[in-house]
Amino acid sequence: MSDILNRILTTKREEISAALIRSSLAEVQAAARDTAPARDFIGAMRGRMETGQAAVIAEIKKASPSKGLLRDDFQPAAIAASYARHGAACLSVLTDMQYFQGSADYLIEARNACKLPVLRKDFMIDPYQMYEARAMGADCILLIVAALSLSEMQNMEGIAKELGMAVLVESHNATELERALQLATPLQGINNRNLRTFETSLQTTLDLLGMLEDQHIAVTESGIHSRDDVALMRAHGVNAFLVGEAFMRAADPGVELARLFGD
Ligand SMILES: O=P(O)(O)OC[C@@H](O)[C@@H](O)c1c[nH]c2ccccc12
Repeated sequence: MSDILNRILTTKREEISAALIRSSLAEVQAAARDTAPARDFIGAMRGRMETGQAAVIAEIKKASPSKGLLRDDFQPAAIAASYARHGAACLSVLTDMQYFQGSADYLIEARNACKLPVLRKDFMIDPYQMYEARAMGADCILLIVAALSLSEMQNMEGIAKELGMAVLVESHNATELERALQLATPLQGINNRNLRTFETSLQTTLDLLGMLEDQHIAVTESGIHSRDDVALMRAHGVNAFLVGEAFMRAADPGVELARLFGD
């Protein structure tokens, strides 16, 4: 496991211990069950792809450990509305504070500003965070294979299902993807970013694609910056994308989405 991922996971364990003092598991569970039902994340993705369009999960991310601050003028509600207007299928909102300058409030603001289903983008290591995610309105959660055992992932997938949330599982290599494929979720993310070097290579997606089957949705994640990148992926039958930095650095993130993915 990479050093950065290890550091992040250590911080997460501390954050969860602190959160448990503020609100007990029973309280967070009750809050999750009191929340309005989740929006259909997988349905929104399939809806785009069925009409021949790309299904874009458009990310709201202020900063990252590898790139630092990505955007000064950071207004999650305005960004979400722009993404929705310009054809995003779903949103992804970073809620990790320490490393990505994210926040639960950003997810709430973004989700309230549109009708799109929203992924809580964070490092999930404990069922507590699943209830927390649903209580803040999340419609989908991320499971990072490099951070979890198979039984932990299966447990969290079960909780997500109970709460009506979709699961995006994320792999970086063939060994991880083999584990990811043991889950029931069709949403198979392939992260093109090498967690040790932070470099991205779209070849990662191309190398792993053959392991997926018809029922899966391959979601290529990270390092999509140009229309050529999009064309390369689509030429190989990859029609679902998770894009952050390229949109965040643009004056209007939604306009950049339309430029990269429009006809
Ligand atoms: O900004 P990019 O290169 O377009 O990448 C987006 C997304 O894939 C990236 O933010 C990401 C993928 N997996 C993660 C896990 C945690 C935090 C962030 C991520």
